[in-house]
Amino acid sequence: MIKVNNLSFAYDGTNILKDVNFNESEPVIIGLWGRNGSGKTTLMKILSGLEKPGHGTVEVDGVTPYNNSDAMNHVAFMQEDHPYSDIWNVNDALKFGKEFNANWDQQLADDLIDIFQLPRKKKIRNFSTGMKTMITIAIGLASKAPLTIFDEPSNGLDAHMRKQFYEALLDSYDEHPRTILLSSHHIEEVEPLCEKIAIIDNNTLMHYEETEELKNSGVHLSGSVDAVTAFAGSYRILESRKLGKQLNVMIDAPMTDDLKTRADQAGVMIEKAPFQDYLVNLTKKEAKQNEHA
Ligand SMILES: Nc1ncnc2c1ncn2[C@@H]1O[C@H](COP(=O)(O)OP(=O)(O)OP(=O)(O)O)[C@@H](O)[C@H]1O
Repeated sequence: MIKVNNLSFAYDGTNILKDVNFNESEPVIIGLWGRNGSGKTTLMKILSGLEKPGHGTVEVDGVTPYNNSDAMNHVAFMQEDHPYSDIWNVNDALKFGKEFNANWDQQLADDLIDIFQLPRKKKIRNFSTGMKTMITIAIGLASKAPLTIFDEPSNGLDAHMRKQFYEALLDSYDEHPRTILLSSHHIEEVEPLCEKIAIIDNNTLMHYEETEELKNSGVHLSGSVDAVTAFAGSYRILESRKLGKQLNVMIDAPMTDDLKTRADQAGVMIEKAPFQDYLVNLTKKEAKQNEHA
Protein backbone atom coordinates (compact mmCIF):
# COMPACT_ATOMS: atom_id res chain seq x y z
CA MET A 1 0.00 0.00 0.00
CA ILE A 2 2.90 2.38 0.75
CA LYS A 3 6.40 1.77 -0.57
CA VAL A 4 9.06 4.36 0.18
CA ASN A 5 12.53 3.33 -0.94
CA ASN A 6 15.68 5.37 -0.30
CA LEU A 7 13.75 8.61 -0.45
CA SER A 8 15.79 11.79 -0.25
CA PHE A 9 14.62 15.34 -0.71
CA ALA A 10 16.31 18.74 -0.58
CA TYR A 11 15.06 22.32 -0.67
CA ASP A 12 17.54 24.68 -2.33
CA GLY A 13 20.40 22.22 -1.87
CA THR A 14 19.65 21.61 1.83
CA ASN A 15 18.85 18.02 2.69
CA ILE A 16 15.48 17.76 4.37
CA LEU A 17 14.96 14.01 4.08
CA LYS A 18 17.64 11.41 3.47
CA ASP A 19 17.36 7.67 2.89
CA VAL A 20 13.82 7.29 4.17
CA ASN A 21 12.52 3.75 3.85
CA PHE A 22 9.28 2.19 4.87
CA ASN A 23 6.88 -0.31 3.43
CA GLU A 24 3.37 -1.19 4.46
CA SER A 25 1.30 -3.67 2.51
CA GLU A 26 -1.59 -3.89 4.98
CA PRO A 27 -3.89 -1.16 6.29
CA VAL A 28 -2.45 0.53 9.35
CA ILE A 29 -2.87 3.70 11.39
CA ILE A 30 0.48 5.44 11.76
CA GLY A 31 1.39 8.37 14.01
CA LEU A 32 4.03 10.69 12.52
CA TRP A 33 6.06 12.70 15.00
CA GLY A 34 9.10 14.92 14.74
CA ARG A 35 10.34 18.22 16.08
CA ASN A 36 9.59 21.53 14.33
CA GLY A 37 11.22 21.63 10.93
CA SER A 38 12.14 17.93 10.97
CA GLY A 39 10.46 17.25 7.62
CA LYS A 40 7.00 15.84 8.47
CA THR A 41 5.12 18.17 6.12
CA THR A 42 7.68 17.54 3.41
CA LEU A 43 7.16 13.79 3.73
CA MET A 44 3.36 14.22 3.68
CA LYS A 45 3.62 16.39 0.58
CA ILE A 46 5.78 13.82 -1.18
CA LEU A 47 3.37 11.00 -0.27
CA SER A 48 0.47 13.02 -1.64
CA GLY A 49 2.27 14.03 -4.83
CA LEU A 50 2.70 17.73 -4.01
CA GLU A 51 6.49 17.45 -4.04
CA LYS A 52 8.75 15.34 -6.19
CA PRO A 53 11.20 12.93 -4.53
CA GLY A 54 14.79 14.08 -5.10
CA HIS A 55 16.07 10.50 -5.04
CA GLY A 56 14.42 7.18 -4.46
CA THR A 57 10.90 6.04 -5.15
CA VAL A 58 7.48 6.47 -3.59
CA GLU A 59 4.47 4.34 -4.41
CA VAL A 60 1.05 4.65 -2.82
CA ASP A 61 -1.65 2.11 -3.56
CA GLY A 62 0.24 1.11 -6.69
CA VAL A 63 0.66 4.62 -8.10
CA THR A 64 3.52 7.10 -8.15
CA PRO A 65 1.92 10.21 -6.66
CA TYR A 66 3.99 13.04 -8.14
CA ASN A 67 2.62 14.65 -11.29
CA ASN A 68 -0.11 12.04 -11.44
CA SER A 69 -3.70 13.23 -11.69
CA ASP A 70 -4.83 9.74 -10.67
CA ALA A 71 -3.06 10.17 -7.29
CA MET A 72 -6.02 12.03 -5.79
CA ASN A 73 -8.03 8.82 -6.10
CA HIS A 74 -5.50 7.12 -3.86
CA VAL A 75 -4.35 9.79 -1.41
CA ALA A 76 -6.23 12.42 0.58
CA PHE A 77 -3.99 14.93 2.33
CA MET A 78 -5.93 16.94 4.88
CA GLN A 79 -3.65 19.83 5.67
CA GLU A 80 -3.81 21.70 8.96
CA ASP A 81 -4.79 24.95 7.27
CA HIS A 82 -6.94 23.58 4.53
CA PRO A 83 -7.46 26.30 1.93
CA TYR A 84 -11.27 26.18 1.91
CA SER A 85 -12.54 29.09 -0.04
CA ASP A 86 -13.52 32.14 2.01
CA ILE A 87 -17.09 31.92 0.80
CA TRP A 88 -17.65 28.20 1.42
CA ASN A 89 -19.94 26.69 3.99
CA VAL A 90 -20.00 23.02 5.09
CA ASN A 91 -22.23 21.95 2.21
CA ASP A 92 -19.86 23.56 -0.31
CA ALA A 93 -16.89 21.83 1.31
CA LEU A 94 -18.66 18.45 1.13
CA LYS A 95 -19.40 19.02 -2.57
CA PHE A 96 -15.69 19.67 -3.05
CA GLY A 97 -14.90 16.45 -1.16
CA LYS A 98 -17.31 14.47 -3.31
CA GLU A 99 -15.88 15.88 -6.54
CA PHE A 100 -12.27 15.03 -5.75
CA ASN A 101 -12.52 11.68 -4.01
CA ALA A 102 -13.32 8.53 -5.95
CA ASN A 103 -14.40 6.57 -2.84
CA TRP A 104 -16.43 9.41 -1.32
CA ASP A 105 -18.97 8.29 1.31
CA GLN A 106 -21.68 10.96 1.49
CA GLN A 107 -23.55 9.18 4.27
CA LEU A 108 -20.44 9.12 6.45
CA ALA A 109 -19.76 12.78 5.69
CA ASP A 110 -23.32 13.73 6.70
CA ASP A 111 -23.17 11.58 9.83
CA LEU A 112 -19.88 13.18 10.90
CA ILE A 113 -21.19 16.70 10.34
CA ASP A 114 -24.12 15.78 12.61
CA ILE A 115 -21.91 14.13 15.24
CA PHE A 116 -19.62 17.17 15.28
CA GLN A 117 -22.68 19.44 15.30
CA LEU A 118 -21.27 21.69 12.61
CA PRO A 119 -23.62 24.36 11.25
CA ARG A 120 -24.08 23.66 7.56
CA LYS A 121 -24.79 27.18 6.38
CA LYS A 122 -22.18 29.16 8.34
CA LYS A 123 -19.09 30.23 6.39
CA ILE A 124 -16.09 28.04 7.25
CA ARG A 125 -13.89 31.13 7.55
CA ASN A 126 -15.96 32.06 10.62
CA PHE A 127 -15.50 28.65 12.26
CA SER A 128 -13.39 28.27 15.38
CA THR A 129 -10.07 26.41 15.07
CA GLY A 130 -11.66 23.23 16.46
CA MET A 131 -14.60 23.48 14.04
CA LYS A 132 -12.21 23.87 11.11
CA THR A 133 -10.39 20.76 12.30
CA MET A 134 -13.72 18.89 12.48
CA ILE A 135 -14.71 19.69 8.90
CA THR A 136 -11.26 18.56 7.80
CA ILE A 137 -11.66 15.30 9.73
CA ALA A 138 -15.13 14.73 8.24
CA ILE A 139 -13.90 15.23 4.67
CA GLY A 140 -10.74 13.17 5.26
CA LEU A 141 -12.65 10.21 6.70
CA ALA A 142 -15.45 10.40 4.12
CA SER A 143 -12.83 10.40 1.33
CA LYS A 144 -12.06 6.78 2.25
CA ALA A 145 -8.84 7.26 0.32
CA PRO A 146 -6.49 4.24 0.49
CA LEU A 147 -3.96 6.60 2.09
CA THR A 148 -5.52 9.35 4.19
CA ILE A 149 -3.18 11.85 5.79
CA PHE A 150 -4.23 14.20 8.58
CA ASP A 151 -1.92 17.02 9.64
CA GLU A 152 -2.53 17.95 13.32
CA PRO A 153 -5.96 16.26 13.46
CA SER A 154 -6.58 17.17 17.09
CA ASN A 155 -5.77 20.85 16.66
CA GLY A 156 -8.23 22.94 18.68
CA LEU A 157 -10.37 19.97 19.73
CA ASP A 158 -11.52 19.90 23.35
CA ALA A 159 -11.50 16.60 25.26
CA HIS A 160 -15.09 15.78 24.28
CA MET A 161 -14.53 16.46 20.57
CA ARG A 162 -11.25 14.57 20.62
CA LYS A 163 -13.15 11.56 21.93
CA GLN A 164 -15.71 11.95 19.13
CA PHE A 165 -12.85 12.13 16.64
CA TYR A 166 -11.23 8.96 18.02
CA GLU A 167 -14.50 7.05 17.84
CA ALA A 168 -15.32 8.29 14.34
CA LEU A 169 -11.86 7.40 13.05
CA LEU A 170 -11.78 3.94 14.62
CA ASP A 171 -15.35 3.11 13.50
CA SER A 172 -14.57 4.23 9.97
CA TYR A 173 -11.27 2.31 9.95
CA ASP A 174 -13.01 -0.83 11.26
CA GLU A 175 -15.59 -0.65 8.54
CA HIS A 176 -13.19 0.30 5.78
CA PRO A 177 -9.57 -0.52 6.68
CA ARG A 178 -7.03 1.71 4.93
CA THR A 179 -3.77 3.40 5.73
CA ILE A 180 -4.17 6.51 7.84
CA LEU A 181 -1.26 8.76 8.73
CA LEU A 182 -1.74 11.18 11.63
CA SER A 183 0.92 13.84 12.03
CA SER A 184 1.01 15.61 15.37
CA HIS A 185 3.31 17.57 17.64
CA HIS A 186 1.48 16.07 20.59
CA ILE A 187 2.07 12.37 20.36
CA GLU A 188 -0.20 11.65 23.32
CA GLU A 189 -3.16 13.08 21.39
CA VAL A 190 -2.87 10.63 18.48
CA GLU A 191 -0.97 7.72 20.00
CA PRO A 192 -4.12 5.96 21.35
CA LEU A 193 -5.23 5.55 17.72
CA CYS A 194 -1.94 4.42 16.23
CA GLU A 195 -0.65 0.91 15.68
CA LYS A 196 2.73 2.26 14.65
CA ILE A 197 4.73 5.41 15.29
CA ALA A 198 7.11 6.98 12.77
CA ILE A 199 9.68 9.44 14.07
CA ILE A 200 11.61 11.78 11.85
CA ASP A 201 14.91 12.97 13.25
CA ASN A 202 18.26 13.87 11.73
CA ASN A 203 16.62 14.12 8.31
CA THR A 204 15.46 10.56 8.26
CA LEU A 205 12.91 8.10 9.58
CA MET A 206 14.81 7.36 12.77
CA HIS A 207 12.22 5.05 14.30
CA TYR A 208 9.33 3.16 12.79
CA GLU A 209 7.96 0.87 15.44
CA GLU A 210 4.90 -0.67 16.99
CA THR A 211 3.37 1.94 19.30
CA GLU A 212 3.30 -0.44 22.25
CA GLU A 213 7.03 -1.07 22.03
CA LEU A 214 8.11 2.53 21.62
CA LYS A 215 5.67 3.74 24.24
CA ASN A 216 7.13 1.43 26.82
CA SER A 217 10.53 3.05 26.55
CA GLY A 218 11.95 5.96 28.53
CA VAL A 219 12.44 5.48 32.24
CA HIS A 220 13.14 7.97 35.01
CA LEU A 221 15.59 6.90 37.70
CA SER A 222 16.08 8.90 40.87
CA GLY A 223 18.00 8.51 44.09
CA SER A 224 21.40 9.26 45.49
CA VAL A 225 23.98 10.41 42.96
CA ASP A 226 26.11 7.31 43.56
CA ALA A 227 23.26 4.79 43.28
CA VAL A 228 21.74 6.34 40.16
CA THR A 229 25.10 6.83 38.47
CA ALA A 230 26.05 3.21 39.08
CA PHE A 231 22.66 1.90 37.91
CA ALA A 232 22.39 4.12 34.83
CA GLY A 233 25.98 3.58 33.77
CA SER A 234 25.30 1.08 31.02
CA TYR A 235 22.33 2.90 29.51
CA ARG A 236 22.04 5.81 27.16
CA ILE A 237 21.15 8.81 29.30
CA LEU A 238 18.64 11.12 27.67
CA GLU A 239 18.29 13.67 30.45
CA SER A 240 20.04 14.30 33.73
CA ARG A 241 19.20 16.63 36.65
CA LYS A 242 21.14 16.93 39.88
CA LEU A 243 19.51 18.38 42.98
CA GLY A 244 22.02 18.45 45.82
CA LYS A 245 22.85 14.82 46.57
CA GLN A 246 19.94 13.53 44.46
CA LEU A 247 20.19 12.64 40.81
CA ASN A 248 17.31 12.17 38.38
CA VAL A 249 18.02 10.74 34.94
CA MET A 250 15.96 9.49 32.02
CA ILE A 251 17.41 6.41 30.37
CA ASP A 252 16.61 5.01 26.97
CA ALA A 253 15.37 1.61 28.06
CA PRO A 254 12.05 -0.20 28.11
CA MET A 255 10.25 -0.44 31.43
CA THR A 256 10.41 -4.14 32.32
CA ASP A 257 9.81 -6.14 35.48
CA ASP A 258 13.47 -7.06 35.48
CA LEU A 259 14.52 -3.39 35.35
CA LYS A 260 12.13 -2.61 38.22
CA THR A 261 13.49 -5.43 40.34
CA ARG A 262 17.08 -4.42 39.74
CA ALA A 263 16.31 -0.76 40.48
CA ASP A 264 14.62 -1.78 43.76
CA GLN A 265 17.66 -3.84 44.71
CA ALA A 266 19.97 -0.91 43.89
CA GLY A 267 17.91 1.51 45.99
CA VAL A 268 16.89 3.55 42.95
CA MET A 269 13.37 4.89 42.39
CA ILE A 270 12.03 4.00 38.96
CA GLU A 271 9.14 5.46 37.00
CA LYS A 272 7.95 5.36 33.38
CA ALA A 273 8.62 8.68 31.64
CA PRO A 274 5.73 10.36 29.79
CA PHE A 275 5.85 9.33 26.11
CA GLN A 276 6.11 12.89 24.77
CA ASP A 277 9.03 13.68 27.13
CA TYR A 278 10.77 10.52 26.03
CA LEU A 279 10.45 11.45 22.33
CA VAL A 280 11.58 15.02 22.95
CA ASN A 281 14.69 13.77 24.74
CA LEU A 282 15.28 11.04 22.19
CA THR A 283 15.47 13.61 19.42
CA LYS A 284 17.37 16.40 21.11
CA LYS A 285 20.89 16.93 19.91
CA GLU A 286 22.59 16.77 23.33
CA ALA A 287 21.19 13.27 23.84
CA LYS A 288 23.58 11.90 21.27
CA GLN A 289 26.61 13.29 23.11
CA ASN A 290 25.64 11.62 26.39
CA GLU A 291 25.61 8.09 25.11
CA HIS A 292 27.06 5.66 27.63
CA ALA A 293 26.11 2.32 26.13
N1 LIG B 1 9.10 25.61 0.28
C1 LIG B 1 10.20 25.52 1.02
N2 LIG B 1 11.35 26.06 0.59
C2 LIG B 1 12.49 25.97 1.31
N3 LIG B 1 12.58 25.31 2.48
C3 LIG B 1 11.44 24.75 2.96
C4 LIG B 1 10.20 24.83 2.26
N4 LIG B 1 9.26 24.16 2.98
C5 LIG B 1 9.88 23.72 4.09
N5 LIG B 1 11.17 24.05 4.08
C6 LIG B 1 12.19 23.70 5.09
O1 LIG B 1 12.22 22.29 5.20
C7 LIG B 1 12.42 21.89 6.54
C8 LIG B 1 11.33 20.89 6.93
O2 LIG B 1 10.09 21.60 6.92
P1 LIG B 1 8.72 20.84 7.18
O3 LIG B 1 7.66 21.84 7.00
O4 LIG B 1 8.67 19.61 6.35
O5 LIG B 1 8.90 20.44 8.71
P2 LIG B 1 7.80 19.96 9.77
O6 LIG B 1 8.38 18.77 10.47
O7 LIG B 1 6.49 19.77 9.11
O8 LIG B 1 7.80 21.21 10.74
P3 LIG B 1 6.67 21.74 11.75
O9 LIG B 1 6.51 20.70 12.80
O10 LIG B 1 7.28 22.99 12.30
O11 LIG B 1 5.41 21.98 10.96
C9 LIG B 1 12.44 23.16 7.37
O12 LIG B 1 13.79 23.50 7.60
C10 LIG B 1 11.79 24.18 6.47
O13 LIG B 1 12.31 25.47 6.69
